[in-house]
Amino acid sequence: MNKKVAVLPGDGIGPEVIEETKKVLHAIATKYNHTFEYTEADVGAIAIDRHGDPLPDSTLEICKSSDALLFGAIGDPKYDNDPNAPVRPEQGLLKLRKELNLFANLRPILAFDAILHLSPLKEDRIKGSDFIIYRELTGGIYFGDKKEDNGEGVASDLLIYHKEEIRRIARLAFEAAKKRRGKMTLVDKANVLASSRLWRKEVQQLANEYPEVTLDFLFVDNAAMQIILRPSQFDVLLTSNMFGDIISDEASVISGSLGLSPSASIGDQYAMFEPIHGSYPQAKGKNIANPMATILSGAMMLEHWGLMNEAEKVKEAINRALDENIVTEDLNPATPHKTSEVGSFLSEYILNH
Ligand SMILES: NC(=O)c1ccc[n+]([C@@H]2O[C@H](COP(=O)([O-])OP(=O)(O)OC[C@H]3O[C@@H](n4cnc5c(N)ncnc54)[C@H](O)[C@@H]3O)[C@@H](O)[C@H]2O)c1
Ligand SMILES: CC(C)[C@H](C(=O)O)[C@@H](O)C(=O)O
Ligand SMILES: [Mg+2]
Repeated sequence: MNKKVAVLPGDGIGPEVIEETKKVLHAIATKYNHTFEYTEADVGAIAIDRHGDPLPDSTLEICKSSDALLFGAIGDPKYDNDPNAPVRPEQGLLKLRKELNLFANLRPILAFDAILHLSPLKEDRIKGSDFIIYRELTGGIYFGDKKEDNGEGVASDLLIYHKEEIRRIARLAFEAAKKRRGKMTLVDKANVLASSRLWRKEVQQLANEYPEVTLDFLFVDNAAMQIILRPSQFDVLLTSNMFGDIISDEASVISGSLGLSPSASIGDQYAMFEPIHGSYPQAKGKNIANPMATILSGAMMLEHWGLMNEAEKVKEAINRALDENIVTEDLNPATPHKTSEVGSFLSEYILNH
């Protein structure tokens, strides 16, 4: 198979985790006789520095002419600490999602057997946890009209959803639940928010078309607790943009590290694969960040192309690395391996098994 990939390393640890992902994909390409062609482009703080724009047109063009996008991370403390910055790295990522209409963000959460004991949560609580969050990605409070503070101490963000935005991702989530364990939980705040009540109405209506899926509802505050208390109860969680952002970082604790949580951002035409973590600026250039979230995002890209054996091989390699403790310091502070060592171990494993 011949595929063109737009690679957007971004900021902070982005370039390092992308490098290891390319190493692993190269091993897959060699072993299974594929050609993956990469075109790199700037996004985020580095794109502001180089082009004065967090998502230059040239980057968007490269993305639109590729078969998929592989994204590292964006963000830099110089913007995080300056609320008055006129342009921000995050705008690059948000514009990319919007321009490519990547409305569904799939965030799988898995408790890996080999490292159950490393989680701050009790082993018997997290064992067997395997769920996926369907996070709406191009609507809601992220994209509603904003009013910045004009010096009078007032600012606002509009939270707005249209029923079509709810229905298109809900369908994908119902389809996923059908193929999985047949359970879907809508996470919302329908006891307070009108937009959440629209979510309930639309999702309840759609549920009639999926009799094999059991639908239930959780308020987001309760969901935040249940995810930690009894994560194995969940199969598919469907939620809006901001709730999905928050509960997915929380849920990554079940896997053992934010550095282990991948995602796929899907639209009608394009697909982007991105870890759920950020640019972890404290680790930039130190070769200590966990590359597995990005590598597993790469595996989701392979699945997206129907390369199931190849994706399975990447996951097998990850499981072997976890078994053998070939992991970075987030998972093994006492005797950590470097980012590049983890990538090399995985690619060697793939080539030899
Ligand atoms: N998709 C993205 O590009 C994305 C996502 C989240 C945050 N951000 C941006 O990243 C910057 C930093 O934000 P933050 O500190 O809140 O979130 P972050 O995800 O960068 O890091 C939070 C913490 O998670 C851990 N962590 C994250 N990635 C890791 C990895 N690969 N390996 C090991 N540990 C890892 C570290 O302990 C880190 O301190 C901000 O500018 C923010 O806007 C970008
Ligand atoms: C950087 C930020 C805009 C982004 C989001 O909130 O979607 C990030 O936190 C994520 O989870 O991908
Ligand atoms: Mg986030």
